[in-house]
This record gives sequence, C-alpha cells and structure tokens, in this order.
Amino acid sequence: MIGRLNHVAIAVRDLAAATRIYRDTLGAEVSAPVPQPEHGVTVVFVNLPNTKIEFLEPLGENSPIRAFLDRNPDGAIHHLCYEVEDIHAARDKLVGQGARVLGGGEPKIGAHGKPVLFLHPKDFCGTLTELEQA
Ligand SMILES: CC[C@H](C(=O)O)C(=O)SCCNC(=O)CCNC(=O)[C@H](O)C(C)(C)COP(=O)(O)OP(=O)(O)OC[C@H]1O[C@@H](n2cnc3c(N)ncnc32)[C@H](O)[C@@H]1OP(=O)(O)O
Ligand SMILES: [Co+2]
Repeated sequence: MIGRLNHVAIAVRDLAAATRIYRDTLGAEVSAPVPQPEHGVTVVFVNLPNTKIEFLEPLGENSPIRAFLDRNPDGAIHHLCYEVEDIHAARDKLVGQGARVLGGGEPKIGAHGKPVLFLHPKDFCGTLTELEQA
C-alpha cells in the first residue's frame, strides 16, 4: 500500500529560524512560507534529492500542533508522509483493519494540492502517519 516517503515533518515554534538553519547552515533550498489555515499551520518545504522536509509552525488558536510543541518546545519530528495510489481505498482498508483515521476520515487537500489524511500515532508505532494521494 504505502509507496514513496513524500516528506518528514518537523514542528517548530519559529519557521524563520528553522529556515535560516537549513538554508544558511545546512545549505539547503527552502521554499517560502505558505499559510495553510484549514490545517492550522504555516509550512515551508526543504527540497532534498530523495524526499522533502516539511517545517510546520502553528497558525491560529486551534492549531493541531500546539500541544505537541508545548511538549517539545525546541521542535521535534512531527509526522511522516507516505504516498498511496488510491487514498480512499487505503483509508477503507485501514479502517477495516481497525486503524483510526483522524479528522473525521475524509481526506483534505494538503500542501501539495492533493488529498491527505492522518492516521493516529498510537496505531502506527507512536508515529503520526500521513498519507498523500500520489
Ligand atoms: C498543510 C498540510 C500538511 C501536509 O503535509 O499537506 C500537513 O502535514 S498538516 C500537519 C498538521 N495537522 C495534523 O497534524 C493533523 C493530524 N494531527 C492531529 O489531529 C493531532 O495532532 C493529534 C490528534 C494527532 C494529536 O493532537 P494533540 O497532541 O493535541 O492530542 P493529545 O495531546 O491528546 O495526544 C494524544 C496522544 O498522541 C500523542 N501524540 C500527539 N501528537 C503526536 C505526534 N505528532 N507523534 C506522536 N505522538 C503524538 C500524544 O503524546 C498523546 O500520547 P499520550 O501517550 O496519550 O500522552
Ligand atoms: Co505533512
């Protein structure tokens, strides 16, 4: 079912500081910040030869990453995102196997303009797991 690793997400309090570290210290190419209000985050992407790093900063009072950052004030790896051929078929299979799909189960459009959904970390090795339609 899962295919390519689309991105590894890191949650931070300060997107500009994270951008400076990756751009100026690690010499990486970092995109401009893009607010994603329907997801409660602002994101930037670090484009790597074999995958991407997605930096997330809370956006708005109800950001789903605020409690995570309260627990991890210096920032931390937040989720992994895998690509799937058919996100609805993947969801239905996973739900059939008892996995918890977050956010009500219907995929939302993610940062790449494709449907995404999230699987509960407690069902996947303590790791918040995102699926993105390939
Ligand atoms: C723009 C879209 C972009 C894209 O790629 O396209 C994105 O990736 S958007 C990313 C932001 N959106 C989301 O993360 C949506 C899914 N996440 C959620 O719904 C919440 O973050 C949730 C429910 C996973 C956790 O919310 P919260 O931390 O407020 O809940 P709890 O404090 O009750 O935590 C429950 C339990 O889970 C553990 N936890 C929480 N977050 C993580 C995590 N990222 N990785 C691993 N474990 C996590 C938390 O520690 C609690 O464990 P417990 O043992 O019960 O203390
Ligand atoms: Co993501």
